[in-house]
Amino acid sequence: MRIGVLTSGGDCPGLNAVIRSVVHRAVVDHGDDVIGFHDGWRGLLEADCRKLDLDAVSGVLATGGTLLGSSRVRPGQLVDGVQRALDNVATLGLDAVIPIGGEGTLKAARLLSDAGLPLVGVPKTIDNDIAGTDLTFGFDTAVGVATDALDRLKTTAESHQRVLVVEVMGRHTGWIALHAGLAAGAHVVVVPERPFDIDRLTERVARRFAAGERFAIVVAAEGAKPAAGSMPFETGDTDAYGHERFAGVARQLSAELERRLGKEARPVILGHVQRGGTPTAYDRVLATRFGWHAVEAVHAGAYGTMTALRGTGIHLVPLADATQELKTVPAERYAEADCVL
Ligand SMILES: Nc1ncnc2c1ncn2[C@@H]1O[C@H](COP(=O)(O)OP(=O)(O)OP(=O)(O)O)[C@@H](O)[C@H]1O
Ligand SMILES: O=P(O)(O)OC[C@H]1O[C@](O)(CO)[C@@H](O)[C@@H]1O
Ligand SMILES: [Mg+2]
Repeated sequence: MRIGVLTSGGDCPGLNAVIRSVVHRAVVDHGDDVIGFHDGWRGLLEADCRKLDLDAVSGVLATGGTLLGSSRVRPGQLVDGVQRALDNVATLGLDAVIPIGGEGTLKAARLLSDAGLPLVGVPKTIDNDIAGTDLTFGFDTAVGVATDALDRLKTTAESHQRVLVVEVMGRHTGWIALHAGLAAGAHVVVVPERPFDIDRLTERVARRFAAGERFAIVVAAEGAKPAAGSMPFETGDTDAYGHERFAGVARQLSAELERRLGKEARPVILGHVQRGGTPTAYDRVLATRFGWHAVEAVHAGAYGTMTALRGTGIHLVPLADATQELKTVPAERYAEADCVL
């Protein structure tokens, strides 16, 4: 067979491990050709690609980023380009495509699949917000980076008796904030799923100082917002790709806490450091397993699906199910964390 592969949306640690696994399973075990498209959907729309052999994926297992490049393409451009994508796949003689991406990429994959493109998706994102899979690769690495940062921030916060408000990624969901907050023993975690009550949050931090503690760490997912009307809060506009531009929850929350508590507060934005660098062993293993199963799904003709972790097994789920809604942090997961925060 001839199989195309691409990485689309924000990068995350483990993308190269998937590409490597696809090439090994397809080329070595099945005798297939693998064609890598450059910069995600852009490469497919412009037939910008190269053949991937074993040399191309040698030494990439532990590397961050994506050897194929990634990009965002305006959804309208992709919708208009469906026929071009189908034509390019036919001209290149491809039997199937394996797009590796987040929920946007998988929505685009569903669109192309419905239009007749044979494909099997692989879910990626540090945000861990894709429905249908227990976990996405990249999440474990991002949580590790954020936890390490929080551990470090505790010591400087304590030295200066400060409140540090640490903003982690998580545009729609608070998985990174919750897990890193739990792992590092943060004192408050705010997530997009639950608008926060600024009075309760302030009281909680004030109680800590009143009890003789010398610092506080608040973890905020970038998409977290206060309950409507409870404090002044700027929101951003929308970018060319339809994503909200954030106005900075850490900046605004730390200013409000400083004003209310009379304690020094500082915002810390971890940003893209959470997406860079070498994947953890867990993410390398999950990514490698996803790649293997994606190739098997292509050979089985199981198109219009996505690889997914369920328990410890890898399964295929219909793209239609995986793209219906995001996997948000359920109230009970937040409740479990609440007593130790
Ligand atoms: N609703 C949609 N319809 C068609 N194409 C879409 C849609 N949503 C996203 N896409 C395409 O998929 C690309 C990747 O989507 P997006 O930018 O949301 O990243 P992602 O795959 O969700 O990864 P992440 O959000 O984790 O960075 C977009 O740039 C766009 O080309
Ligand atoms: O790299 P960009 O385009 O700024 O995107 C950032 C977004 O991508 C993600 O890292 C992954 O979805 C989000 O957590 C974040 O909001
Ligand atoms: Mg997205």
